[in-house]
Amino acid sequence: MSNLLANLNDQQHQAVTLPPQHALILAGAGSGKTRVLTTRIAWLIQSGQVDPSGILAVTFTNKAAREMLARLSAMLPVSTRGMWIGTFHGLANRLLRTHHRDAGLPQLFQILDSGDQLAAIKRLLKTLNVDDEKFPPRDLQHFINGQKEAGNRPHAVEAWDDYTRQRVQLYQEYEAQCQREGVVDFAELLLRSYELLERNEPVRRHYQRRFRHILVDEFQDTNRLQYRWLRMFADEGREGGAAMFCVGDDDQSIYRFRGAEVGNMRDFEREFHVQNVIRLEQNYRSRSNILDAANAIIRHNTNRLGKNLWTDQGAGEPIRVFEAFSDADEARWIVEEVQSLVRDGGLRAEIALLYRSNAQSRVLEHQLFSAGIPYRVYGGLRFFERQEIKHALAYLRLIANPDDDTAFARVVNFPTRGIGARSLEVLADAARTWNGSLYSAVPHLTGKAGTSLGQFVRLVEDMRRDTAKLPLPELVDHMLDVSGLRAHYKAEKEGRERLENLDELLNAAANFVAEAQVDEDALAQPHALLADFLAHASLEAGEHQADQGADAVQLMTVHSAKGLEFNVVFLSGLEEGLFPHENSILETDGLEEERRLMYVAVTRARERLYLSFAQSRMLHGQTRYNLRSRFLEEIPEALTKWLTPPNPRSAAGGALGGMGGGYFKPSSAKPVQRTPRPTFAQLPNGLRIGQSVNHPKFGQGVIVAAEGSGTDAKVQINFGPAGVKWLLLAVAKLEPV
Ligand SMILES: Nc1ncnc2c1ncn2[C@@H]1O[C@H](COP(=O)(O)OP(=O)(O)OP(=O)(O)O)[C@@H](O)[C@H]1O
Ligand SMILES: [Mg+2]
Repeated sequence: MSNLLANLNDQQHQAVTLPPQHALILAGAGSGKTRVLTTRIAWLIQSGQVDPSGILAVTFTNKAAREMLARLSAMLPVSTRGMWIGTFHGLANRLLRTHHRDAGLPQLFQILDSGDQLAAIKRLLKTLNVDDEKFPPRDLQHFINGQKEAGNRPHAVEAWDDYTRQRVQLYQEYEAQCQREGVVDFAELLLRSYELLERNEPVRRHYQRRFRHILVDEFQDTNRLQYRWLRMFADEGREGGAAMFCVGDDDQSIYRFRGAEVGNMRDFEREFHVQNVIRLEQNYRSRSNILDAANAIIRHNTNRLGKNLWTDQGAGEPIRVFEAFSDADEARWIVEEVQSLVRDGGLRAEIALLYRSNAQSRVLEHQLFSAGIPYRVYGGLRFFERQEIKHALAYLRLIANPDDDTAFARVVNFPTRGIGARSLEVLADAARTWNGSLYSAVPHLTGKAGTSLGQFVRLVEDMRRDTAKLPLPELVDHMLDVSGLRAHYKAEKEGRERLENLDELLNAAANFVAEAQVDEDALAQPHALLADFLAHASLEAGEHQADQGADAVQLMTVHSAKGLEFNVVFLSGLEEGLFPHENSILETDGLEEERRLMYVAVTRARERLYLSFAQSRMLHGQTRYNLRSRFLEEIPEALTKWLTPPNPRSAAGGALGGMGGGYFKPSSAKPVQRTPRPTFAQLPNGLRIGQSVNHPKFGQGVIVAAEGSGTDAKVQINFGPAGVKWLLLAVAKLEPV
């Protein structure tokens, strides 16, 4: 046991070994909150105070849950299987699967991710003949989720005006549709499991007796419903209920827009009469230059509980700042730096490229791809959200539950089977008349629509029958063939990558079976296992990427980097309007949230931090000319080193007192002179991007980019094994092939 506690500082030690009472650990980034939480679980078990099955722990991502389990397995000689460790959604899903009947759900209920939910809402509006200009589907989605997160069913929503009343009506219709189809959206997972516990006393008592310790990471980002959900498990804090151990950092609260409330921390302290509030102040993650920058930034916020972090790790390197001409230029520079870091022996997986919005990843991906550097994107390009994967999942969902109308509508005519919009309208009418799912309404149709739809129904029925005894990966494989998806993408010109992704889905299924440690019973019920796999796919969307484990550069938004750490962090796009985001700039609360986000970003780095911005950027099809972010000005200049000469014109606010001035002093770094590189549309000599060329020394390659003009014209060529090179057109002897 001493082993477990050996490397903790005094405050950490105190937190880990607190008696079984409610506690709040309030501490800044990198101070060991997550480590304390994990160690406490191990300590509680090892000291015999609780059985693994008495532990309920909530993490922010599935990845974090997996890491926590792996760490616990390493720390403990006992099996960790009885513990419930996961995200709110993951745990709610587990609860509903176990008690689906009590929760009023089919055993194989499916989960709608946010894209599915939007599609379901659009379909609903269409069925009801509602004008989607008056009720934009996205607004409605936001409204419905907001109500659910506030714990409100339609009858409980207070509607003072007609418009709201109509929205509430649509909310009700939407619920009925979901119920008919046996599907639940993300917010529903939580609300439904909350109501299950609230209404079903035996179930509630069972879990209240079972879980003795409830531990919550990233507590500052829980929303109201999540807090109430936790409170229910803890028997509202009554004597004899579970001990709640919450760790959080008010400075890292970054989900206000999704209804998270820092106020939960205060309420928790009050409602649970928390006696143990522990602060951790030593940071073990970052060098002091990085930490000081983070502290300096967050000090500009007024609304804070206040704490200070220190480290004894030494100053480390200065923070590197780079000004680029364009987003492409910025991405190119980042990739060059990454290459040199890797050449010097750095691990790619220890390098993170962070950005404020998903849309920024494209240009980074393009440069990484051209340079042949393996990378992995979290969020953004989501594996489980790609078109071909969604199609395949829709077939799988129909196998599990043919009444799933969202899945039905997605693939009934994909690959094309000559089923037109008109037939589908007739079908939707019939479904309404017979008050059933689309699938169940097909036998009521006659004529041409009846025939073609009848064939589709038979296809699904055959699939259901033929896969009833197949192991999951074989089931997926069978579906890919019989549905015609494989043949469809094989015939498609650009279909290769999609085919590879479909194969990756097979791998994902095989991994799922292996990792989930599925027991014999489950293996004997392939369709139930399939439902678990589909739930996993919905919950993992946005986190999981193919080829886990490979050494790849990590790309993600700042939001999804929360809780993680890397040796090297690049934070790009530090421009006014982008970061801080234009939607938040005008209100104080919004700006403070952006600043917390900036604080999260900076504190992800251990050893080295790069900050960059571009004078011009293509975003959403427009070129924007931005000033550099005010957050850059909030970092004391002594902590930074400019790689490009500071440019007064790009400073935020221009005349803002004094800020730019300091940057004019010659930096100790050798400034890199960069000339503007306008890209041009046309290359001379009939060359074009994508063209294959021959080079006398490097062999055959493909042109991936071009810039400059006249004698300065350069092209970037991917020579495969010989690497990616920039060559001057005037000098390189290139032969088109
Ligand atoms: N006492 C300690 N001795 C050595 N390393 C430690 C100690 N405490 C924490 N660390 C290390 O410091 C790093 C940060 O810890 P951890 O991720 O738990 O911090 P955190 O407070 O959860 O951060 P965040 O707010 O970003 O989630 C980890 O690499 C962790 O292993
Ligand atoms: Mg943490």
